[in-house]
Formats: sequence, C-alpha cells, structure tokens
Amino acid sequence: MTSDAQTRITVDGSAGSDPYDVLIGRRLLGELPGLIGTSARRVAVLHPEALAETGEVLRADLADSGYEAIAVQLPNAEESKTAEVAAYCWKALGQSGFTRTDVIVGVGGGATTDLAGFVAATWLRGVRWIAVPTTVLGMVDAAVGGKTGINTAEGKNLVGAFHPPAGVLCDLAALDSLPVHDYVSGLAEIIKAGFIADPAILELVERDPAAARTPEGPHTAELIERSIRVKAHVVGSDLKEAGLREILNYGHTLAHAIEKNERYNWRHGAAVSVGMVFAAELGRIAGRLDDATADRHRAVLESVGLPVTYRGDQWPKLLETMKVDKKSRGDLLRFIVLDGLARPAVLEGPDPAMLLAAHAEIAA
Ligand SMILES: NC(=O)c1ccc[n+]([C@@H]2O[C@H](COP(=O)([O-])OP(=O)(O)OC[C@H]3O[C@@H](n4cnc5c(N)ncnc54)[C@H](O)[C@@H]3O)[C@@H](O)[C@H]2O)c1
Ligand SMILES: O=C(O)C(=O)C[C@@H](O)[C@H](O)[C@H](O)COP(=O)(O)O
Ligand SMILES: [Zn+2]
Repeated sequence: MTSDAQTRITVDGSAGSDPYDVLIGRRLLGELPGLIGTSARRVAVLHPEALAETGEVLRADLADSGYEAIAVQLPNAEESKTAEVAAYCWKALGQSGFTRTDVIVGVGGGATTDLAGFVAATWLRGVRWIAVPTTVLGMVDAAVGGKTGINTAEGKNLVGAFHPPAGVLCDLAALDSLPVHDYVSGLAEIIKAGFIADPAILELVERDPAAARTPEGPHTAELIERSIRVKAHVVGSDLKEAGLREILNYGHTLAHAIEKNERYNWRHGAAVSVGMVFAAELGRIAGRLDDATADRHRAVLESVGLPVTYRGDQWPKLLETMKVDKKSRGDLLRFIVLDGLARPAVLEGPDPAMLLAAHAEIAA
C-alpha cells in the first residue's frame, strides 16, 4: 500500500480537542497504520453492507500489519444510525476485549461515520477513531468535525457526542462506485458551503453542472477540497457549536423534518437541498436576502438534479418536528439564513406567517 500525491488540510483543535489532518487523494489507505499508531493492539473496522469487500480488505491489511483486526458490518445508510446498531457494535467491542488504547475505523458514508464516531465516543467513555469517508457527502461534511450520533423515533441526530476523529482519509477512488443518486446528494452540502462561505464553489458548479454530477468532472477534487476547507475552518474554531458552527446547519432545520417525515427514505442531501431553498425564501421574505441570491439557490440545485420542492400537505407535521431542532431555544425556532452571499446569520423566532409564506414557495 503506497500513497500518491495528496492534499492535507489541518483541523485546529478547539474546546480542548486535538488538531487532526484530513488527507485527500488516492491510494491513501497506506496511511492508516501510521494514524492508528503503535499503542493500539486491536482495531475494529465498521463498514456498511455495501462495502463488505472494502471492509474485509481493510481488516486483512490491518491484520497483516500486526493488529488484532475485526470487521463489523452495519446496515446501509440511515438504518445504521440506531441505538440497536450501536449496541450491536458495543457487544462486538466487548467480545473482542477492546481497551482504551484500541482504535475504531469507520469506512463508509456519513451514516457509517456518524455511527462509528458515536460508538467511539461512548465505548469506555471515548476511544480514538479514524474516518475513511467513501461518499462525497462523507468527505466534504460528515467525517470532518466530530459531530457523531444516531437518530431516535422523535427525530434526526437527537442523541450524540462531539468526538473528533484522529484523522480523516478521503480516498477519491472510492467515489467511482458510488451510485449517481448518492453522488448528487453530496453536492447539496458542497453547494451549502458555497452559499455560506465560498461562492467560488457555486461558480465551479454553474460552469458545468453535468460534470459536477460525476467523479470524472474536471473540478471534482477542487470542489471537495474547497468544501472541506470551509468545514475545517468552522469546526476548528467552534467544535461544540457555541456560535459560528451553527452556519453549517444552513437548510437543515426543514431538511431534518423532511427526512423524518419520509422515514429516512430521502437522502440527507436531497432534503438539505429543499431546506436551503426554504431558508433562502425565508431570508428573502424577512427582507434580508436579495432576489438574485435567493433565486440562485433554486437554479444551481436544480441544475445538478437536486429536488427543490416537497409535498405541500405535510406542513403541520414538519413544523411540529422543527420544534425539536437542536438550534431551538425553549419555544423559539431559530433558522440560519443569509444576509447576502456568504453572509450567514441567525433568524430567531420568525413570524408564523413568514414561515408559511416561505413554505408556499417550496410546496409541490
Ligand atoms: N456528522 C456530520 O457533521 C454530518 C454532516 C453531514 C451529514 N451527516 C449525516 O450523513 C448521513 C448521510 O451520509 P451519506 O450521504 O454519505 O449517505 P450514507 O452514509 O447513507 O451512504 C449512502 C449509501 O451509499 C453506500 N455507500 C457508501 N459509500 C459507497 C461507495 N463508495 N460505493 C457504493 N456505495 C457506497 C452506503 O452503504 C449507503 O447505502 C446522514 O445521516 C447525515 O445526517 C453528518
Ligand atoms: O457539522 C455541523 O455542525 C453540521 O451542522 C453539518 C450538517 O451538514 C450535518 O448534517 C449535521 O449532522 C447536522 O447536525 P445537527 O446538529 O443539526 O443534527
Ligand atoms: Zn448535513
């Protein structure tokens, strides 16, 4: 296992956490033993069913490197983010005698790294973990920043911990096997990074939306790197979401309600796409966002094939779910909106009529 050229983005330590690196390139798995280190004796590779072969190859490589390596297979996608699956992993760790110096590797999409990170945060009150994201969304967002967690019957990501990884390996070759539906879902978080912080991202997508939909596109690496830099900057200064980090939740208040309403059969990125159009309309209606930037949301998201509308008859249920969003304070709903391109801000307690008007703009 040798490594080719790679980009390294360092995430600064914040709130007492250690700094770590995100590596982006190809053939990066040779970096894994160096990250795991020599204090560990056991390594658990958590992977989804779709990556059974990758999980086994990794396990075998780590065993060849001298670790006692186990592979733990998880259900695909959101089905893995449950208390039952976490308990299944705790049992596997317990049975293998996993100690505080041992290491968890999460290889998969955002659902897998959210679960793997959560298991690492909770096992023995916290062991080291390494993220190996294999989806666009995992690379640009989920694997970076240490937000780990699972869903409950009441909503998305309601149980979790801030527990940053010791390193993140983004091997771009993994994207070649990703279904286009999942690839495009990740573009929503890339476009989010464009609207909240780095408009050059939007220009790259707008230049050739069809190319942006495939890993062969000329700007794939740049889009991924730019988005990771946005995320790394934010979480490097506000790990625990005391303030700035809330901007990464742009579009998510409605998105999480849609995901729950669809019993997680919608991909996260698809829901975030609709949620961002809603947030843009809310900003426009509140008199904070100019028409051109608001309209740009619908245009760029549609151009890559992301949804921009949702069933109009579901509003009362969505509103109820949004009340348990983590940004809410007491009875006060809080949304991230834009005061302009790359100028995210908080909108607190919007008038219900405003919410309804913004909803009318996304209602199918
Ligand atoms: N922690 C965070 O900061 C953060 C940020 C953004 C999103 N998320 C979470 O991430 C999750 C969404 O992640 P996602 O979009 O990566 O979806 P996902 O993890 O559900 O993966 C989508 C599907 O692709 C499969 N898959 C993964 N890699 C593959 C590959 N290389 N080839 C073929 N199939 C592959 C998975 O098994 C799954 O079936 C959501 O749960 C969301 O809440 C977390
Ligand atoms: O890292 C963050 O902070 C984010 O908000 C990134 C989001 O894209 C991500 O979906 C996150 O999991 C949402 O977190 P939550 O706290 O709203 O559950
Ligand atoms: Zn997200």
